Amino acid sequence: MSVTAQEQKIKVEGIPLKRSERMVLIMDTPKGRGIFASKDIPARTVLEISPVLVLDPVQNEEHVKRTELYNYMYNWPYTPPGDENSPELHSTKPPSTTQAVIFGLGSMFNHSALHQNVGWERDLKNLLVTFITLRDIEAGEELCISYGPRLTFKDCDADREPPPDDWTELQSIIDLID
Ligand SMILES: C[S@@+](CC[C@H](N)C(=O)[O-])C[C@H]1O[C@@H](n2cnc3c(N)ncnc32)[C@H](O)[C@@H]1O
Repeated sequence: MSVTAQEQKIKVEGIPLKRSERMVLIMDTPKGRGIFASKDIPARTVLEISPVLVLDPVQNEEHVKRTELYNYMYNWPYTPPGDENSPELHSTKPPSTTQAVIFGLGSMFNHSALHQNVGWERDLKNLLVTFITLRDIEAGEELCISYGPRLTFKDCDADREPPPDDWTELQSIIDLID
C-alpha cells in the first residue's frame, strides 16, 4: 500500500484511541498498581479506549483460568466461529460467554464496590472497551471501576465499607455511559 493510500485509510477507517493525560500510574497502593487522577477531570471524559483479545472459551477455561492473567480478564460475549453469518443457529443455542484480555491501561483500573468513578463499555464490533468518568474527579483520587459482586481476591476496602445492598443499582450507574 502506498503512503498516500495508507494515510487515507488511517483518516477514513482509523478508530481514535484516546488516553487522558490527566492520569498517572501509582505502583504501590494497597491494591497493587492503580491509576490516579493527576489533575481534575470532568464527568463523562473518555479516559482510555483499550483494544481487547477475545479468548476461545475452552482455552480460557483450561489454560488462562490457571494463571495470574485470569485476574485481568473481562467477561465478553462469545460467538462461535462460523456462526456470524448464520444467525438462525443462535436461536437454537444458549448464548455463550467467554473472557477477553484488555490491553493498555484498561487492565490497570482497580475495583471499588462503593466508590467507582469510572464506567466502562464494550464495543463488540470493534473489540474495544471505553472507560469514561462517571462524575467530576478531583486530582489525587484513584480511578476505580466496579468488577461486580464476584471477586477473585479479598477486597481491601471491605473492612472499611459495608457491601452494597443493591448491586442492580450499581450496575445502572455503570450503564449510564451508553
Ligand atoms: C485488573 S488488575 C488491576 C491492576 C493491579 N492492581 C496490578 O497491579 O496489576 C486486578 C487485580 O488488582 C487487585 N485489586 C483490584 N482491586 C482491588 C481491591 N478493591 N482490593 C484488593 N485488590 C484489588 C487484585 O489483585 C486484582 O486481582
